[in-house]
Amino acid sequence: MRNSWADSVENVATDNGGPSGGSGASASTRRSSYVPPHLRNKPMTAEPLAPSHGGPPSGNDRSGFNGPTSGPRWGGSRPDYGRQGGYGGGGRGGGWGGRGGGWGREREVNPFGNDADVDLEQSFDQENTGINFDAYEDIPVETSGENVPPPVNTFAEIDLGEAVNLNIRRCKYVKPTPVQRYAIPISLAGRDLMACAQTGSGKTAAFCFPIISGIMRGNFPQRPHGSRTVFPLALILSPTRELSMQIHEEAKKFSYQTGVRVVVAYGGAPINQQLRELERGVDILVATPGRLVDLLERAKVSLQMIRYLALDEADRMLDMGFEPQIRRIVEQMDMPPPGERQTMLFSATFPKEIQRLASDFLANYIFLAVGRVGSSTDLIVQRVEFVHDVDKRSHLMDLLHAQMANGVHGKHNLTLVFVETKKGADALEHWLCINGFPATAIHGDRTQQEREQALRTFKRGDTPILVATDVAARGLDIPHVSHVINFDLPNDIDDYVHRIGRTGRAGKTGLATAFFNDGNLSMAKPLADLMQEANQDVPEWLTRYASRSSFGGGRNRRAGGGRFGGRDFRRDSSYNRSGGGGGGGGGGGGGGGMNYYDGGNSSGGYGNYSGGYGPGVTSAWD
Ligand SMILES: Nc1ncnc2c1ncn2[C@@H]1O[C@H](COP(=O)(O)OP(=O)(O)OP(=O)(O)O)[C@@H](O)[C@H]1O
Repeated sequence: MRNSWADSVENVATDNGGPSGGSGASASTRRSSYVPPHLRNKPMTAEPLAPSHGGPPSGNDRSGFNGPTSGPRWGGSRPDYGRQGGYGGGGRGGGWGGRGGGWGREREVNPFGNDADVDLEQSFDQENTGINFDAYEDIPVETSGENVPPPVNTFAEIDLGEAVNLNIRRCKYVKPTPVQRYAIPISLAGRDLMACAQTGSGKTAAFCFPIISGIMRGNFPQRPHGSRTVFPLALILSPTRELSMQIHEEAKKFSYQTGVRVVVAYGGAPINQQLRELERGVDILVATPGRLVDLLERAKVSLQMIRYLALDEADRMLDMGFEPQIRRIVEQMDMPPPGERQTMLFSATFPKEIQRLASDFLANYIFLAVGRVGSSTDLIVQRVEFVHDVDKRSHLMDLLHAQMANGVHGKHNLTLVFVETKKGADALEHWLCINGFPATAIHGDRTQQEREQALRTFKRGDTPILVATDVAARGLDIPHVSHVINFDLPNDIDDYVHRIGRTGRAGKTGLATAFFNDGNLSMAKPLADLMQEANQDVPEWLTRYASRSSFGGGRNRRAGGGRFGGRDFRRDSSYNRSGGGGGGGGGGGGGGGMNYYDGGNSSGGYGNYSGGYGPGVTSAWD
């Protein structure tokens, strides 16, 4: 099997309270001297960071940028505001005055544990990094929209600032993944973005890096102070608590020692603790929609100063379940409108009807599709087996026994089993345990503590089997998940894509097994199509089911559509004929005319995209 980029990274790595009010922001603190975010947590004697590329920073720009690029639309390098010099003594809240952002005197916990020391000599532009990006050489990439900034090949080409670059090296990211190569320059250029890229391909960093870098270099008006409300500059929304926690953890690593402060707020956990964290200052707020609405209603958070909005799992955030809440947050509170903020939407799946809704939130945006959007990566071997409901448990047991016999079980080989209902999850967990399989479960009826405990013991390998509902289907990045079993298939192929995407991440390989029976008729065609797209063996019986079910319709939104949802909906002739589909901001210039979006580019990996698919094979964008 060819080497993946993640495997190569590993090789390289081995080679080398209560709403206490404004007490936290005394008047004297607020008048403290301006401290650039990247220096706020640094002692006076801190050694300067050795730039790994480019010349030394000069003048006001102490963040290690190599000079201005086409930055966000609201400003360039942040000036000193004429405040007195010195840093480290700014006190709580630092920076722009008030409680907004920064670490002040507070000691920033090292999110890398003891592993924060990186070889400062190690540079991104070193030749021979050991990374093999072969897996991405011919990945189809499509961009559409006006004036798309060109992609980069290395982190060294991206002007993220030295502190962020150091953190990238601490994360052992040697090269940007394909979505990062395209999305980061687009975002750094201040453009709105709708990005589709396969599960596990590094989307989190793709939206975090530009936000952190933008806040570091941004020239924002002073944030209001003297009230009990905090004013984050960036908002990252995600659909589940665990995913928000994960994004928070990642963002803390990426922003370590940049002075940019990231806070998380999600439901099921005590709000007072989260309020205390917010009161210490917040630049980037990561939140689930429900808890955020609560904070907004209590006037603890204002969105007035938001300059960056990112929706992770954006299609999920805009489907029927979440859309009203998201509209409320984005459109009906005090958030600046599209054009005055920068908006980034990311997911592995993006059905057209959701794209249409999403375009309301965007201005003159770029659509980016990396990989066969809506499909899984080729790194996941997919199997589908016909199993009657009554036989599912014994079949599962056979699979697990086989794994044990092959030594594919235990601390470093985790198995994630998806079921349809919460009750089903509890029952299966219980049954597995009494049959000697160390299992735990996660679903929406468990307390937040139980959910977190389940994830912890699963990640540690203490309970190497996790039974889950769709609450664990999206975004979770759990190392060593080697097998995803769809004990019950979902009703939507996009959910299937996200579920199996819990394995085969970051270039590693994985296995996904689905139990199919007559109850899953509506999934037959989309599943067969998906597997075919991913060059998987499609059993003949599934093809027969697929041809039968394609007559009967079905609930699946892709059924009968015959292609996956990875194309910019603005390029649909029906949309163009109707002059923008009522999307408002979607068209940017408002034209949305027949040829407006025809300037899309397709490119394959690092060269030109000459199709990527063999003749007769339907691409994601046909
Ligand atoms: N440039 C890089 N080099 C090496 N590893 C990377 C790089 N970028 C991200 N990763 C790692 O890849 C893994 C997957 O990243 P991430 O969770 O952001 O994927 P994703 O695209 O958001 O997936 P999903 O669609 O499931 O949400 C993470 O462990 C992350 O640390």
